[in-house]
Amino acid sequence: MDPILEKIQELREELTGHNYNYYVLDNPTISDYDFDMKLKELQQLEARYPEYHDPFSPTVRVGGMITKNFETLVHEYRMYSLDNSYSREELEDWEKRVQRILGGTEVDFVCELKYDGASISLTYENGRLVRAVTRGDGFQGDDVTNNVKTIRSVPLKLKGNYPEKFHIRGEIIIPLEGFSRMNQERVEAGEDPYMNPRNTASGSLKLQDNAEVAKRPLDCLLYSIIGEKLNFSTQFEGLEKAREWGFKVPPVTKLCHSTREVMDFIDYWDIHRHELPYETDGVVVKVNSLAQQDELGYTAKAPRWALAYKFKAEQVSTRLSSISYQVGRTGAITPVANLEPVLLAGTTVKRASLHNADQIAKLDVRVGDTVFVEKGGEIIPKIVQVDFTRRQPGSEPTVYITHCPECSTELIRKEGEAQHYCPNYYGCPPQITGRIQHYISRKAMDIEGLGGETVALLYKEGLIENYADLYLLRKEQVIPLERMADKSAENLVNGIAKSKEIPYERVLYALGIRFVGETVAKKLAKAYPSIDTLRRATLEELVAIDEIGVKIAESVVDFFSNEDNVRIVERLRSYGVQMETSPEKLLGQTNLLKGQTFVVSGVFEHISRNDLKKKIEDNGGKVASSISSRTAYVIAGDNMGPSKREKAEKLDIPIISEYDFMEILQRATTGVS
Ligand SMILES: NC(=O)c1ccc[n+]([C@@H]2O[C@H](COP(=O)([O-])OP(=O)(O)OC[C@H]3O[C@@H](n4cnc5c(N)ncnc54)[C@H](O)[C@@H]3O)[C@@H](O)[C@H]2O)c1
Ligand SMILES: [Zn+2]
Repeated sequence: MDPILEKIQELREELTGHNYNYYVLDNPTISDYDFDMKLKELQQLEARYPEYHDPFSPTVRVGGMITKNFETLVHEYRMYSLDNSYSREELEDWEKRVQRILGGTEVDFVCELKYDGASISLTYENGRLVRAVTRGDGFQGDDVTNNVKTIRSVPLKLKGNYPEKFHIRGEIIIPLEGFSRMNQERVEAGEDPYMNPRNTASGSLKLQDNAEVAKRPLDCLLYSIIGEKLNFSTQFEGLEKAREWGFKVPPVTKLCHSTREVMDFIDYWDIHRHELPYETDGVVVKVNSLAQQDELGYTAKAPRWALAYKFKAEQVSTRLSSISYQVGRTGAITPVANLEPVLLAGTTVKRASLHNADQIAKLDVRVGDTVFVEKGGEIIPKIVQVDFTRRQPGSEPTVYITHCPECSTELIRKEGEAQHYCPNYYGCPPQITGRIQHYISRKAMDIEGLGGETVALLYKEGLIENYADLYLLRKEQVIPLERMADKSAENLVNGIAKSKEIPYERVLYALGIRFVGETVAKKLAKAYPSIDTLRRATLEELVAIDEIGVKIAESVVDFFSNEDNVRIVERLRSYGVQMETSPEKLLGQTNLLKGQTFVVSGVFEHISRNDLKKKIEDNGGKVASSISSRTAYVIAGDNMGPSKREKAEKLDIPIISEYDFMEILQRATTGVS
């Protein structure tokens, strides 16, 4: 094969893989800059060798995809990407080209910030939000209307003088403050923090449970209106109108009459963007006149009337003074780079993440090295490169630790995992205290009067070694501790006693079984309403539960195959901690809908979708997201998607209203009692 074609195909394949990681998994593995450079390389090759043109190349297609978890809707107007550039010369070339195509008439530009989130298209009819669809592949996207309705800055009803029907496009983001609050809560609950606001915003939009979406601090910033019969003729006016109708349009936009002004805008925001409450990754320059935009039109992937000037992630160099190793509550080891403090993107940076042993080896980073630190998408800065020109002679390669820094046990590394682990589950101090801290945390046993520091202190004083020991604590033992008084000791002991009322599903989460987060714990408790039945469950049985994968199932089996764990669970039970779903709770539930699968679609008048789903599940039924021949009923509210309706009709599945459903339930209940 022609080596050029081989190279082209290699790049296409690689970029397609990155698109998948970025848009579908929300988990990119290379930086945006590296991605953009590879894309540019492919663009240049394709331009030089037009015989290898391919309509499916990542250069001519919007990178996103539709998922199968939502209804797919076709965009009335295509959603494009933007051409981007990191260089001012290219920006100037673009401006010249635009002026040339427009035959030398005067051109005004609008500068906007490029908000870093997930694209969304909202449709309004008669002033009401009727649809919210993701960009998807540009032609069609996911119907995420119910999720978007939970975002407070998205108006459900407009004010002022708006067109009868239009689409407005924008970006769903998570502001920095909300993001860090959310991560703080996760860390307190013993969960891994999210990597960056962009991927978290995009992932949140794709959640199935809109009650969960409502808890996320999402925001929506809008930037363009599309439709027929619009009552304005420029982009800048459009932004002003959108504000009047009630949309959140950031105030940082500027109408520029010259290239000079565009450059000034970029210069200013390249520095000051770190003062904004949300992340931006560049400036979007657009031709202001809509008539001129029409004249310029689109390429296969992007408008010719706009260009994104992207900021390069800020980099600084500093010295690596040491590497330390942290041990988490599950025993995972995380290497951390301690740096000479340096100012980066508006904050002082002292530490950077090094991820794992492979990363250290790949960078060949050594103590004493001068390193380049970057704040990319991630909130914790990372070391991107060593400045080898400044390496001190005689420096030694970093040797990864072989033993736990806290308990000296030899570390293990499981096949296929990047992280090293300390296997000393019961003897390693940070694992012991970490587990107890998780047990008492708010989303777990929520023990009032007891905090993380006190746990560490109680452990240090030899009063507790595991969470079961908490229930043996007496007031007199606690009073002598530092900063403890009679009252606080009493609160602590009472708080612990009160935790015996915490329901079984939360106890299950509190146990701290690896990979068993809140949601998984609920699922397990539902499938196995007592710890005894769960303990006897086999790997195959566990995997058969909806959304329980092999990794989780293995971890549950592992947990109960350890005798120490079983002993502690038995002790908890003997102290009165809930080890099964309480009978009162079961009473409120029935098995009336057992064996029946429901699909819930649309918006309901008297019950929220989630309450409806809960009612189904509480009565033994199952809820599925898509219609199949196994669906018993489709419960339809307002705005049920047309394709869902069509499918139900084709498969002859009864479509019922919320009232019909209640009646079925009532009839069945009275029939039984
Ligand atoms: N790291 C990776 O693995 C990876 C993979 C795929 C894509 N990416 C990144 O994503 C980029 C491609 O994504 P893309 O197609 O969404 O392009 P883009 O993010 O570069 O630009 C297009 C998007 O910008 C958004 N936008 C924000 N503010 C805007 C404004 N004021 N006006 C208009 N649009 C605005 C829109 O949602 C639009 O869809 C790549 O260039 C790369 O940087 C990275
Ligand atoms: Zn250890």
